[in-house]
Amino acid sequence: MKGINVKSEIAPLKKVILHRPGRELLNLTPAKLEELLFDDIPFLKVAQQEHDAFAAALRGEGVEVVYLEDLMADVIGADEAVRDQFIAQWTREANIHTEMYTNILRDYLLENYADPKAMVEKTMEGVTLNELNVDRSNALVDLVSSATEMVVNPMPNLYFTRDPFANVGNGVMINRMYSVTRNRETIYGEYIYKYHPDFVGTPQYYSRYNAFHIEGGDVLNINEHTLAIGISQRTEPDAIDELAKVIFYDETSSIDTILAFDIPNSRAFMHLDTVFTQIDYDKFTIHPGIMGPLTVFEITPTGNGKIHATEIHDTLENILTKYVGQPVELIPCGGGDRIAAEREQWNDGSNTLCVRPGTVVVYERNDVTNAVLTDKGIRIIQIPSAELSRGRGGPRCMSMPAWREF
Ligand SMILES: NC(=O)NCCC[C@H](N)C(=O)O
Repeated sequence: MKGINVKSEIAPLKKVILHRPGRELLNLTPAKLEELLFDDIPFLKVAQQEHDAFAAALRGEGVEVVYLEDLMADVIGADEAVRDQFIAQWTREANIHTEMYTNILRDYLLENYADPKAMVEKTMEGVTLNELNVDRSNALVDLVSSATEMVVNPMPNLYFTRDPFANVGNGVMINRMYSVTRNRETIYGEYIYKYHPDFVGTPQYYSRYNAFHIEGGDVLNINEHTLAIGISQRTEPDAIDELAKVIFYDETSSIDTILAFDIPNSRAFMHLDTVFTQIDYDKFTIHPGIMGPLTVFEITPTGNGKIHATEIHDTLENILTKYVGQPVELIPCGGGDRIAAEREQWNDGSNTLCVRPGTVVVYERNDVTNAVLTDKGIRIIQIPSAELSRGRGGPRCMSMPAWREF
């Protein structure tokens, strides 16, 4: 299956991009957790088992699972010039600015990671000073650094493939991320959509070189005409304006309305999909904590590349009912109990991945919310989540649909 087709949050999922957590998690240390956006250090072996269970659950539902690391390995394995260009960019964006270290890192990768997939995984894992075997008296900075210092930081958030790029309709947004650590992840998206035979030629509606940040966890495909986008810790309203001016007027896109949800700016609610996901034609999960302060805006095209934005003064149910085309029900995370809601939202109880209308993948640990979903007639596919959840993202965050049947 080539190309992109994502015009819904719930239509049968046919193909998805995942990343199996790898050795990048072994370079997380307590001192780096905040900078690298983790709250704890996952046990890699178990995180991988849980992730494999996630992939197996998706395959069991007829979904083709492809891995970001394999796609990227295809790209750099097919063309040495592209590989070398990637290594140079990866080095530059890892904040390596001296010619000496640029050369040392390039030689290190080329000499030790001849296999393209091993090289891709190494770029995700990060590099310590003592791996490089440099003469530390060649530079003052090396002499004063610890041998275990990371010369290149790991990218531990890569298993949240939802965020660095976002497939919309038949196109893609390559995002500019809020944080330095996650912005490096978007390099893989840039190369895959530019060079991979399954994705080359995909129209691009947002560039990682734009000035404003926007992340895929904030982008929900309500239908072929409507996107819901969070204004959040991770997504600036200016980025939504920029996207609107492109996507409304690109002939490959049918999007003509963006609903911007202004959610509270907090770590717990970092993206719209941490508090709100669609699970059936007429059902959404929602964290009750956002209901009070939620303001929704509508953005539409007015011609000549211009847009119009206006606040919608109505309840969330009424707004969704209008755009979904039928009355909707909002199912509260934690079943409405405040403590259960806060605990389970923290572990992504509202962050479900819909594989077809009424069937969702959820974290097993959120038993209060899961029981409520089952009561409402939703079929839940539970996956283990003791370690994966330490990265603060659930099944929707861990997946980027490439194809949904329409
Ligand atoms: N869509 C999502 O909410 N993704 C989860 C991202 C978690 C990651 N640790 C982050 O802070 O970016």
